[in-house]
Amino acid sequence: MKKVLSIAGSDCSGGAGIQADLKTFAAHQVYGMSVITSVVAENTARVLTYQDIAPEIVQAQIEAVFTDIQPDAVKIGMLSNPETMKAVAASLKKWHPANIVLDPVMYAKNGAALMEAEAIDTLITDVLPLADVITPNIPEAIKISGQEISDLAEMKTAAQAIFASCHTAVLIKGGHKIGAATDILFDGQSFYSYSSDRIPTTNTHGTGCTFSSAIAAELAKGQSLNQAIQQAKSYITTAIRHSLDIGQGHGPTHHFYELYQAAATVKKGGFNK
Ligand SMILES: Nc1ncnc2c1ncn2[C@@H]1O[C@H](COP(=O)(O)OP(=O)(O)OP(=O)(O)O)[C@@H](O)[C@H]1O
Ligand SMILES: Cc1ncc(CO)c(N)n1
Repeated sequence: MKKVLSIAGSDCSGGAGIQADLKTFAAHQVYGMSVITSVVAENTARVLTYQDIAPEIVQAQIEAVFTDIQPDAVKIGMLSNPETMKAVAASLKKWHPANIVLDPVMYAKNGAALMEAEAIDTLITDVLPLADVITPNIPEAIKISGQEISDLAEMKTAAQAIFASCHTAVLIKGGHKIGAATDILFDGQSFYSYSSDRIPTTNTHGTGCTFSSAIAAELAKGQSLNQAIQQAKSYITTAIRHSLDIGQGHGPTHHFYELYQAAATVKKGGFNK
């Protein structure tokens, strides 16, 4: 069985963070592991507060995993401060795992900050270059690139600018745009786009976590980056279509092995180079 590690924050309401990641791994039938970076008191509507795990405990968790089990892929989510970022970066350099998917989490769906604003420089210089692909949403891509993004052409320009600074493939997610849900990948040479109709729902808590974990699970299974994103796009679209009306804010995505099977057989009509 393929093994996938998530290094991320905990969402006690179960829709995002480590909880979404482990549910996604289970649906993909890969063995999931978790290193917790921060404990977030949040729900579908708001973030109350969070406490970061001490960097040495983050590193010790990574050490515990890697001295025993070699992951086939690693998903990285919430890293709220420069010290946590440096600790994770040092561990990645020590163990150099394959297939690192990094979701540069900065805000929850309701706009609450999950990363300190001053940490952006450390994120760009110390962490992003270590990933195989990064998956910013539009507000995160604006912060990383320093460019405005209001349409597909600007998503492409921003992806090029981010690639130029970290030499990592960049997948900018269009979930925050109006119109079709179109994501753009720039791998340093070519652009690829992954598109689905926008599903009319506000139940989109944890969509980014689910998507990046699905990409990591597919990479662990040996798919190319492009294939992994195609499969993961089908999975997240299906998981949003079946999202749950739970809680008073943005309800969570749904995870089921049956969804994975349904997504895996969806015709790959939305993909074009
Ligand atoms: N309403 C929607 N209908 C269809 N696809 C969507 C919708 N909202 C988001 N997506 C897709 O879900 C994936 C995740 O993108 P999104 O921009 O929502 O991530 P995110 O903002 O990082 O999520 P979060 O921070 O809540 O975890 C992308 O493939 C995006 O296109
Ligand atoms: C712990 C955590 N990670 C990521 C997100 C982004 O959705 C969230 N809301 N909570």
